[in-house]
Amino acid sequence: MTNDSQLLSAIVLAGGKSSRMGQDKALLPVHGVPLLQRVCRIAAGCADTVYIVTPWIERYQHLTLPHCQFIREMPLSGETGNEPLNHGPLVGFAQGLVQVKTDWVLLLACDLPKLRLEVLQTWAAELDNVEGEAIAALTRSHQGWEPLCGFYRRRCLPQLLEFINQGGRSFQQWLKLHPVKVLPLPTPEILFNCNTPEDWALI
Ligand SMILES: Nc1nc2c(ncn2[C@@H]2O[C@H](COP(=O)(O)OP(=O)(O)OP(=O)(O)O)[C@@H](O)[C@H]2O)c(=O)[nH]1
Ligand SMILES: [Mg+2]
Repeated sequence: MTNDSQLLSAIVLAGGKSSRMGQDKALLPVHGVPLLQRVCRIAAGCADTVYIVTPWIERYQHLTLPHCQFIREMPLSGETGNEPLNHGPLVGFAQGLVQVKTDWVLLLACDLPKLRLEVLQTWAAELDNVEGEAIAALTRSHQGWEPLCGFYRRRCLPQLLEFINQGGRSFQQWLKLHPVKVLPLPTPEILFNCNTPEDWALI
């Protein structure tokens, strides 16, 4: 029998406004492949199940997404159901984490055109050695944690929901409250985010 706790799952967030890009980043072709499809393919290389959290599943259903399942993101109470939802990536992550069955989950933004499977695999191989108190294993820069390309323990869900229920929406503020393991970042370019038309032109 398979023990799910020994496997890894992934959550890919695809519910952002793409306001700086001016069009949906998830669908931008990079070397001919839509960005979301590219990130999901890499995620599926190290995770058994990839959950795509988005309020607009219909936009992405035509993509080739093996081992992926959609989770339809819902408005929080008090929010209108109008697209796009304004609650941000922390709430999207929480709605995905509710479905996760493995001890660790890899969280990824959909706008990481330079992501590399080998780096994720090297990190994933270290998860067994992360001290029990840590809720996450992430890289950090001078600006703080890199929350959207790293690993979280499923059991951080209650603390996360409590933070959100109290009005918290910031990954940085939430992560300050808990121990987090620092991951090495030998190749910082893998975290390059494609946020603007100028970023896209650079690829
Ligand atoms: N599911 C979900 N994902 C989100 C949400 N907000 C942002 N994201 C995702 O989080 C990642 C990083 O988002 P940003 O780079 O800040 O992008 P964005 O909000 O789409 O774009 P801007 O409007 O230009 O800030 C991307 O994968 C977004 O799709 C949200 O409310 N729900
Ligand atoms: Mg971004």
